Order: sequence, then C-alpha cells, then structure tokens
Amino acid sequence: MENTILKSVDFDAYFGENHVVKKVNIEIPKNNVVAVMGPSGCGKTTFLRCINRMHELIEGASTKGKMLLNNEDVYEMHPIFVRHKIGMVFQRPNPFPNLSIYDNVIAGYKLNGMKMNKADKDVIVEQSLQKAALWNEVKDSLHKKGTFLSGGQQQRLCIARAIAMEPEVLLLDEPTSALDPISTSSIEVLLQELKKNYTLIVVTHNMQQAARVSDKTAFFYLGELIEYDDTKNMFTNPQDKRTQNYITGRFS
Ligand SMILES: Nc1ncnc2c1ncn2[C@@H]1O[C@H](COP(=O)(O)OP(=O)(O)OP(=O)(O)O)[C@@H](O)[C@H]1O
Repeated sequence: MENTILKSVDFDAYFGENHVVKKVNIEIPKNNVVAVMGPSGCGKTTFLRCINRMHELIEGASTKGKMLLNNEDVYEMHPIFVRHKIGMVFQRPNPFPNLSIYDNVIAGYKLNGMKMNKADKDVIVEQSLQKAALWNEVKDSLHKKGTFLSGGQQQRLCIARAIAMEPEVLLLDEPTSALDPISTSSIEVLLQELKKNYTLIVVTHNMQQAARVSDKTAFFYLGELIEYDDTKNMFTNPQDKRTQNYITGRFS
C-alpha cells in the first residue's frame, strides 16, 4: 500500500505461554480511521497495546514479529519515543485527578521532564484543546481540575493530552463505551476531524460505530486477523464465514 503509515508483519503476542495475537499482518493507511472489532477476548486490546509497546509493560508479556511505523521497527526505537509518536486513549476517561485542565494537556511533557516556557505551553494547550473540540467549553476554566468535566469532555481532554505530544497515530480503545449517546456522537464527529491530521485505530464493540466512523475495518477472531477490508465492503460483502456470522449477530 502506497500511503502505509503502520504495518505489522507476522506479529504475535503472548501472556506467558498464552498465545493471544497470532501472526497478524496488517497495513494501516495514513489519515484513515481503522476500526478493530471482534468478540470479547479475541486479542483486540492486546494488539492495540503492542502497537505502542504498552503490552511489554505487563510481566510475562512478550511479542514476536515486526511492527513498522513509517517502515521503521518500533521495537528498535526507544519506547518513550514510540509512545510520543503513537498516542493512546483508553476506554474510561482518565484525566489526572489532581491536575488542572491546563496541566492535564501538557502532562506528557512534564512526565518526561521536557521543560517549556509559559508562552509555548499556552500555545500547545490551546491548540490541543482546539483540535479536541474542547477549547470553547473550557477556555475560561483552564485552571480547574479536569475531573469537574462531564465524561465526554473528560474523554476529549484525554484526546487533547494525547494530541499535545504531536503523535502520528492515535490508538483508541473503546473510547466511547463509557459515554452517553450525545457524548459518543461528539467523539465520533471529532474522529472525522482528527483523521485529517492523524491516523486513528479504534477498537470498538459497536458495529454501527465502526460503520459510521471507519474507512477500513479489521475483524479479529481467537487472536487471528480474519478479514481486513474497506468498511463498506466488510459490512456489505464479508468474505469469511466468521466475519459474516459476527456482523449478522450470530456470535458476540
Ligand atoms: N493482563 C493480562 N494477563 C494475562 N492474560 C491477559 C491479560 N489481558 C488479557 N489477557 C488475555 O488475552 C486474551 C486477549 O485479551 P484482549 O483483552 O486483548 O481481548 P479483547 O478482544 O480486547 O477483549 P474485550 O473485547 O473483552 O476487551 C484473553 O484471553 C485475555 O484473557
């Protein structure tokens, strides 16, 4: 694929002896939203966490194969650099409870001991909140704690925090599953906006959401990537019986 930003080659992941991601080969095009779906326990989150090397933080966890970002193996880069380039947003909004909205946005810089003057910080905070479609709602309360925000606003704050590090790829693990329908819809709109500047990989259990937001969909089953195609094709003309069964609700 010409515009591939991320590519896995024969990628395996294990928890101890338990082989949970099996020989996954996938190419993710730049500025796309790719949905990752499949039944519970099929390795979606594990695969996502392998992309930015968070899997290896778990004791006994290991990987095999290649994960290439712009053709360079992320497993040969410094893990901190990898997590700058490949940001992550989790299922439950997790702003740092003791930090203000402002400090939450630049938390990644502080955690890594990267010093900046106030003017630069102000720019990063405003730009990141703008891109996360939260600026207008919080610009007058930047020094209040992030936990005062609604769930949907907190999730957008977490997106702003990830964007502040200027990643190329953003991994989102069921980013709306803890949110109400209105917040969910505002995050879905935001994803469409964000893909202009970033490449997004979104784990979702919600097939309607995958159909609404993604350009391509990957279907995982028992640790294997069974099918990967343009979302439209995947939902209208799945090639594998297991994908067909999943999208028609024969197993969840
Ligand atoms: N920390 C862990 N230690 C050991 N095994 C784990 C751990 N996390 C997940 N697993 C196992 O790895 C397999 C894949 O889990 P994973 O969370 O990646 O699946 P998933 O498709 O994201 O599931 P869900 O949709 O329920 O979130 C499962 O068998 C799970 O039990």
